[in-house]
Amino acid sequence: MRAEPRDGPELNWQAEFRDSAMEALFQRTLTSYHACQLRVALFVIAGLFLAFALADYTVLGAGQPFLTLLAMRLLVVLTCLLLGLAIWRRPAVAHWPLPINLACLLGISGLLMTIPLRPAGDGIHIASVVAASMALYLFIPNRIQWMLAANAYLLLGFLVAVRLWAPLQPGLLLTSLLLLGFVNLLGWMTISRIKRLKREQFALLLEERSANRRLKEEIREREELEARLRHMACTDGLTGIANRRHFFELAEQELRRARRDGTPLALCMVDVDLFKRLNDRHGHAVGDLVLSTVAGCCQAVLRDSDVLGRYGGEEFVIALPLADLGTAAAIAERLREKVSALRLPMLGDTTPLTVTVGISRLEEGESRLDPTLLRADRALYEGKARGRNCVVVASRPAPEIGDSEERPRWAYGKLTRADTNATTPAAAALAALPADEPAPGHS
Ligand SMILES: Nc1nc2c(ncn2[C@@H]2O[C@H](COP(=O)(O)OP(=O)(O)OP(=O)(O)O)[C@@H](O)[C@H]2O)c(=O)[nH]1
Repeated sequence: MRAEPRDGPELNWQAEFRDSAMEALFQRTLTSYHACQLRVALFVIAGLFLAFALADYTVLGAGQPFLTLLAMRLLVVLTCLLLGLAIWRRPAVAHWPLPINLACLLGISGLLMTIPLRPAGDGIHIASVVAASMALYLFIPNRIQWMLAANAYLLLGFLVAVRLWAPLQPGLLLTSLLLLGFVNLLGWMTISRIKRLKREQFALLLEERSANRRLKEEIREREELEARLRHMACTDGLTGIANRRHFFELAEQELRRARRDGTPLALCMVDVDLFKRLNDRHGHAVGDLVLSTVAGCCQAVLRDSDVLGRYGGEEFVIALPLADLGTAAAIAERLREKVSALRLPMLGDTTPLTVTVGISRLEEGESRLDPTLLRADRALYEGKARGRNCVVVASRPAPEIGDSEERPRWAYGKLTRADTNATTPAAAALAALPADEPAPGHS
């Protein structure tokens, strides 16, 4: 049968945690509080004990009994002060049973000694014993068993002392006993209740802290998961660059910026040449590796502000903010050269790796990327048709006039490739630019 879950922490009869590790933790967290409480208690007790010397003097005069009583009081006061100072210097002493109980023993003994030295049958002693008893329970932070032991010593000592030196009438003795019994019960119950409440509070605090920790951990995990999902939703799993959807999100932003600021924006379509053959010869895994390598080459020739994405299959797309066609052609040419210069061991010497690039720019009045992209795509396929491994720049779209179906809508720049007549492919690409296009401005 399963035990019913209990409310609150498990405590023993001393109102302490049954779990000793938990009790030790509780004690540790309260060390400075207990040290402060005990210090105050010791200084107050010392002060009171000394103050009663005045009463002794008025009752006894300056005779021998007074001096004995004063010496005893000074001993108790000195012990209290020394212990208070020790706790001041080292708060952990507040939890050592020996010095505290020694001070209690001395204090109680001192109090009991006032009975033979200042005998009075009027019940004045019972009042001081009651006050001492309450102080032992409520004023001095101690474990309950030590409180009970100290009070037992006080009670027995009181009974012996009054029996020997200050006999009480039977009625008064019984009243005193009942009173002391009640005070002990009250003190014990009160301190147990206080200790229990403190521990319940502490257990709740710990529970709250661990719930908070769990919550924070959960939030952190969720944030990580969200970031991972966001990253996965935007990234092409194979190459690690932006996927098609994310590319368009970023490129649209660049388009809006270009239209707002009146700055140029160029697009490049990059396609790996004869990739199907490469796949067929070397396998899909090698094909994947080649795609990642080409993506890396693209990243290497681009600036941070350029936008690169995988358009699909073996095709990549690049948006070049602030780049005119000349600049875009120079960047594309660098990419083409970089890829064709690669020597990938897994491809061997028989499979050359090259790319063809089609370039276009955002024309005045265009508010969407599609037409620019379409021109770049057509330039790319023009490059494929002319033998691949080249950069082709699309010229401006011809103005629409009447029978546009019959007129060539697109006039491509001259084919630029390593084996053309131009000195360098870049020079050839530049030569192919429309007359109004400025020369490349950045690299
Ligand atoms: N390894 C690999 N291959 C892919 C991936 N995506 C598409 N492909 C292959 O890429 C090849 C593209 O072939 P094609 O469109 O005929 O183009 P190509 O062979 O590069 O010829 P050209 O573009 O004319 O030079 C196809 O065989 C696809 O299966 C991919 O993620 N990994």
